Amino acid sequence: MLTPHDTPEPATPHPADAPPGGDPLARERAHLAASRAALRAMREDVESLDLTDVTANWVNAAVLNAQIEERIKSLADLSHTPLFFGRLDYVREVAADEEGTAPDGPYRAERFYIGRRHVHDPAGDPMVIDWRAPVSQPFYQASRTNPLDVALRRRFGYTGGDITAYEDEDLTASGDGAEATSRLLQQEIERPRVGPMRDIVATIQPEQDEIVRSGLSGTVCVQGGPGTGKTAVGLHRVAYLLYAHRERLARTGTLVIGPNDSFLRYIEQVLPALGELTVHQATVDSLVAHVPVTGSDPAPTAIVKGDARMAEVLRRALRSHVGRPTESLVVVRGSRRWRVPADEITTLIEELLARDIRYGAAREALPQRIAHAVLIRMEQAGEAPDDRVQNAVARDRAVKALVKEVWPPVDPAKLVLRLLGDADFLRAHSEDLLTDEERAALLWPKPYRGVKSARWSAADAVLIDEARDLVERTPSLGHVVLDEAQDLSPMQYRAVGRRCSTGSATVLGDLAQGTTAWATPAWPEALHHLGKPDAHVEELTAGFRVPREVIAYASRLLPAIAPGLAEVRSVRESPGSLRLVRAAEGALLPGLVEACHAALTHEGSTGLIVPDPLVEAARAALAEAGLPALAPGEETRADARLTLVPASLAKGLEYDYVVLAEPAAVVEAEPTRGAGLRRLYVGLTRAVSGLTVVHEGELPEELG
Ligand SMILES: Nc1ncnc2c1ncn2[C@@H]1O[C@H](COP(=O)(O)OP(=O)(O)OP(=O)(O)O)[C@@H](O)[C@H]1O
Repeated sequence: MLTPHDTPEPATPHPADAPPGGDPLARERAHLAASRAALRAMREDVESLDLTDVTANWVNAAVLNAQIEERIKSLADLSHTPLFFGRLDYVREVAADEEGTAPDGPYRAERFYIGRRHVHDPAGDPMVIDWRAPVSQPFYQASRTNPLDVALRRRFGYTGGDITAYEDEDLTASGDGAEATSRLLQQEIERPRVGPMRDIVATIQPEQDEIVRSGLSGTVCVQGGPGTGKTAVGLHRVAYLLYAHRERLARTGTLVIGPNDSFLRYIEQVLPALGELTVHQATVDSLVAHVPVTGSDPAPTAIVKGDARMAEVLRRALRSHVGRPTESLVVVRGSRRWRVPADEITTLIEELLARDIRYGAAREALPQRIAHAVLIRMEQAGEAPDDRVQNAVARDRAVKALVKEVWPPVDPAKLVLRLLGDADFLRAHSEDLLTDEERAALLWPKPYRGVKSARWSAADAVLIDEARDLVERTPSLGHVVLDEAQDLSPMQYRAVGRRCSTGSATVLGDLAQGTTAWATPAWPEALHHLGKPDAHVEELTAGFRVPREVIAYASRLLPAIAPGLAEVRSVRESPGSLRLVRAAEGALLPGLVEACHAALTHEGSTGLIVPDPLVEAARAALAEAGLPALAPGEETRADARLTLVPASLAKGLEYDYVVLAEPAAVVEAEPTRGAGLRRLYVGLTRAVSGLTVVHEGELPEELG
């Protein structure tokens, strides 16, 4: 049973010490004011820390100071982000320690306020509990069928920084079993979008919460249609993991990988708003940027370069550098000469190759193994050499020279340069792996002379990254979130996988939105390349962005682009609007300008999505009409609400109103019809409140 309560006007919060009276809203405001004061006191405590006597060492002092700065920042009270958004009244006292994590902590209460961060009063008792604490979880999961010991769930509505409404759910009330829909939740979902992506911490849904709180040790893969909250869930999961495993992840690090820089700019404020300031963001391209990328590949070439078989080609090519000695090794120590025959050294080399350790690690191990063979001879001759002698022998000039010859250092970029430029070398290491046609696709028309002069493509950089890892292990992070994963090639999955080889990952994607020529056909295959074949695949089906009518229209493409996938179930109540406008011949641009003008009469942001070849013409037309447009990822503001989005950059973004230009041209701008239709599906699913499709030519037949 939901009981909404509103006040017509925001009132001034009660000071913390004022008698709150009998009005529940006033009492909640008093708690908010008191919590704010407590947070201020927590910040002042940290600010007043005097470090002068704590450490004499300036390095330690600098580290401590940086940590304190961080802590002060994380204690900031952002006036527009409510300190708490919910309240739970349990049926009995439950325990929460200071951080709210220990089930049997010292603090016990029946009532908890749930917010973005933990706030305690001067006595150390919690005033607001972090949403990630176990005691907060029922806020997201409790239902009338399974109340989880909760009697009452209260959600707060805010205007600016003030509580202006609340809504109660009595979870003890017996009813018909149907769960009520929260009006505050609906309002939150339907709120117009301006500015960067925001957190959803107050309204995480049960199916999302389960993914957010899944443990650190497992990798989770989330398949979900447009607007089902995949990105939001991934970001909240990092925040949750940082809370639950703070020390471990502080050591090992966390990373969010997105498709391009504008997308990363769009999402970059979510984690700081949740108090997490240390999560890095990257694109796959930036992770593997070992060489400047100035070239590009035709699709057939990029497909072969991105194929997992290339990993084996590289491995073989690298190991082909390992030779066998033809003469015995002679080490001179003082007046004695020690001889190790060539076949014995060959055996040592074979043993190292069989162990399949990194090329560089094996190269470092070989001198020690040779020295060991020399030491055995010394002992047999009655000497008693110790470790120092072994180390000295390992560094002996003759040993070093031999190792350099039989296990030479290899530069990963040069290895790839040779594979792509030397047909014989490529054939020798791919004979049974690739076809002649595939080899022809790989080879540069004209070999480059060196690493610096080569025009490397994005796929080449991934090959170099693989080669680097074969030489020296890539350090692994504790957790990686991979968004828009469906677009990665197998070799790119491997590049991401080695960055979480000893950690875990959250893989987010939608098979229907794959727009690369090598897009993921099925998740198990992708997870195999990532090195996480045991990951759970979860599905999100409720859509929080796209209005029903619009998603139904876009979903007409599904049979053609992803036959197995079901249409997203929109949870938006406002119907939204879908308009199809046929422009007169030659009048596409004026039609777009008019549609943008109309969209801008509404509150919120407008995105004009155009086929890439049309971007400049559209920009000029908008400028001429006095409508300056932002670039994707640039923050929309109240006075700058229109963004011009090339269709190729629309992925992951959203706007209140979308004007989409010439669907057929969006499709045609891609190398294959499948990729083109999926690109169109992405464009058609960016709108929160309304979509206007303006076309001059025929619509693609798949839109029926
Ligand atoms: N539980 C929720 N409460 C309120 N809003 C939500 C919730 N879940 C998602 N949203 C909102 O829905 C919109 C879409 O979310 P998000 O971008 O994470 O979806 P997505 O699945 O990554 O979409 P796409 O596949 O199109 O990139 C965002 O504005 C997000 O804030």
